Amino acid sequence: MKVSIFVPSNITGFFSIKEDENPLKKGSCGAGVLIDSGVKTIIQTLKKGDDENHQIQIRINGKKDPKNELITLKTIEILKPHIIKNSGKFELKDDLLINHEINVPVGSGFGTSASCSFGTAIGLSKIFNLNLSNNQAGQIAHLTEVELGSGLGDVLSQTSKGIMIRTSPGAPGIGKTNIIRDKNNFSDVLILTKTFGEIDTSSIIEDPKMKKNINKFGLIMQERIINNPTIENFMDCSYEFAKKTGLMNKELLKIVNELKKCTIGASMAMLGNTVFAIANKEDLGKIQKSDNLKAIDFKISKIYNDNIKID
Ligand SMILES: Nc1ncnc2c1ncn2[C@@H]1O[C@H](COP(=O)(O)OP(=O)(O)OP(=O)(O)O)[C@@H](O)[C@H]1O
Ligand SMILES: CC(C)(CO)[C@@H](O)C(=O)[O-]
Repeated sequence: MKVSIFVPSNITGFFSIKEDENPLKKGSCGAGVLIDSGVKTIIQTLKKGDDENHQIQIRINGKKDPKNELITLKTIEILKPHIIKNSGKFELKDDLLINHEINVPVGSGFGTSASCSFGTAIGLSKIFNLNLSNNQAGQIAHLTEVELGSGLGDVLSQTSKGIMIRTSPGAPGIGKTNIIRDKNNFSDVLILTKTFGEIDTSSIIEDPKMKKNINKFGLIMQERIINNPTIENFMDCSYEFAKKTGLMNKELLKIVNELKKCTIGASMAMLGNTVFAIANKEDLGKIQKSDNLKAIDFKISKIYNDNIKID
């Protein structure tokens, strides 16, 4: 059996942290954009001799990568009781190969930990005939993120589309999102990204001083975007949040300030040393003419306005 799940990357522009004793209700509000790059998780059963003990093999882009197996292993751990409840035991009749094809930088603000966990939960639900809905699988992924400190609102965002505002926190089926509308569904805008390094999400969202600062400015931007839900205001709020929280370093700020001159808006992807900008196609020519930008090899993506793809 083989199942493939594509979960888009979520780039959060600004956020505020919502603590709750119930991890399904813990999460973040804020706003972000889904892009057509992300993670395709492929899970397949591999026949081996009946007398051999079966195992789960995890790969990142086809390679063994112990540093980045934690997200998948934690997802399986959280899913296991559901499998046992459904079939009386957790038994592998064949080897399971879980391969995450990741086409964005890991640990750099693209929500890849959420994409990997969400794809694993959906895929294993099918392999073990759990018949989980996407929201139920998303709750498994959300619990994984919250337990590992690798994210708060990415999974909820990934159940939405395009550019979305997280209006209430929590796992899918509990948290709520509103989509920022555009007459063309933003089909004619592009997302430019460039990563200069990782930020360990947990080191930021679990730091009391950082949390206080994030919530101070995240709540101000939340009110602003709800009062004026436009693509331009999303980028303006993201920029002001990244600057006022002190999360954006001088290197990123210099590039972002240049990008702002020739695009709809630019800021820092939360949480990674990554710049992101939303641009019209004709803005690419202006970037190529900018002495400070023309040498930067931006990755160009489109806004993702579809559901998670399951084949
Ligand atoms: N399969 C995986 N995908 C992404 N991150 C992983 C994975 N496995 C382990 N990690 C590690 O988990 C930590 C959390 O990743 P992190 O959440 O910071 O990255 P991200 O999800 O890509 O970005 P962000 O959550 O900031 O948007 C990182 O140190 C990363 O290397
Ligand atoms: C906390 C966070 C910014 C880390 O990527 C993200 O999980 C989010 O938007 O909640």
